[in-house]
Amino acid sequence: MTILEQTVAAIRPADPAALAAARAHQDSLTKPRGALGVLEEVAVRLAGAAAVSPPPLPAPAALAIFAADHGVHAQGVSPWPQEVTVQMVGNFLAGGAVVNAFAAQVGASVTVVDVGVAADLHPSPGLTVSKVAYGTADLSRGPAMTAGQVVAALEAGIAVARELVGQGARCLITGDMGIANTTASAALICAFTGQDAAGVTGRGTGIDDETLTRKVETVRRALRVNGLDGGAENGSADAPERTSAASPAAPEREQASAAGRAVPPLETLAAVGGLEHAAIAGFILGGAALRVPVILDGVIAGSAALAAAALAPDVVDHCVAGHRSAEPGHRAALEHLDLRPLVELELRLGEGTGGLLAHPLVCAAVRVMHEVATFDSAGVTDKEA
Ligand SMILES: O=C(O)c1ccc[n+]([C@@H]2O[C@H](COP(=O)([O-])O)[C@@H](O)[C@H]2O)c1
Ligand SMILES: Cc1cc2nc[nH]c2cc1C
Repeated sequence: MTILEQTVAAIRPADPAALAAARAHQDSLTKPRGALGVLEEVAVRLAGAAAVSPPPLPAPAALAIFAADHGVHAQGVSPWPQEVTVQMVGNFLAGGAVVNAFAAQVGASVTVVDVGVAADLHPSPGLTVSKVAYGTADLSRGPAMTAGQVVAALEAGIAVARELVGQGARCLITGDMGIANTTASAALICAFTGQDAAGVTGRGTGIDDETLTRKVETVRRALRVNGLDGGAENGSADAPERTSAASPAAPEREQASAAGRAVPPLETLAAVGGLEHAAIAGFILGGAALRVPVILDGVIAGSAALAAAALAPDVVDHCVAGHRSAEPGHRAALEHLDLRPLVELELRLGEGTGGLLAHPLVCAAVRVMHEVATFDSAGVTDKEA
């Protein structure tokens, strides 16, 4: 079996006995039942994922920022030059980005992973170089990645999850950096949820109306040329010949999308994803396989999680949606995954910033299970006693 196959095979759904024990434990604690609202569900969810109640405290936390470039940048879908990707990687490594401030605030480690930056990076503490390619091909003209590249990027993400858990991390947080990656995210969300491009394509780092119109058209064209638009124009003049590049070697489960179409996960990821999307999908799968919870960041993580869930539906039981970003496709992705975001602050930065802000909430939810007295132990009268 390949590493990807082993990882997918190791992922288990939430454990029903642990879920039931966690719910019963919540109800025995000295608070009115349900008084901690969504936090009670978070703690119960982590118990199910860990298959034990109470679940382990999700600390220490490790954030991995997967960085890559995108051929679709050539379509003018982002106001920022592509070199900002490598420049921001330098900023992360120097400790000067927002993500570094937030990681320091919550005590998380930061690892930067080059899976596809279009420049050479020099070895540096905190940098893992797992470069699969110098950026993707333009997804609006054909498949963004080959089958080999998508599997290599997925396995790079799995390796990072294994490494961080091996070093003691008990919670993984996703991060991303890639100029133009909200275009790939929108295309993935359309492909996996069946939503229309206009509803899920947003302003990313901040684009004007004219650029947004072009971005929506670019997403539509990407779906059409890659045969992911429901089939109406498959085989039309602008559809490239399907080569092995778009026919992944690894076995995959075909998923019925919201539109009722069959959506093969690896082929879809290869067609319209980015190298960081594939690596983040692998990172999520890798954490879930080790029963370590994964806090998802913004729209890039949300779209990567759709791919991970298409490969291994039970992976969602191991995920917590850290926040919901301002990018409209993020709502569609989270609804499709049936995940409720913990924080909603109109963030649209990426890097892992929203995931980091959610980490103390997840820790607090679990700490309650370990430290709060029960009605019995504290001698407090239960209303139903
Ligand atoms: O996390 C999000 O939801 C999010 C929303 C908008 C932008 N971003 C970040 O901005 C970059 C992509 O934006 P763009 O406009 O170049 O597609 C990339 O580095 C992302 O981390 C991230
Ligand atoms: C400056 C800058 C910082 C970022 N961090 C994540 N995506 C980003 C995009 C830009 C443009």
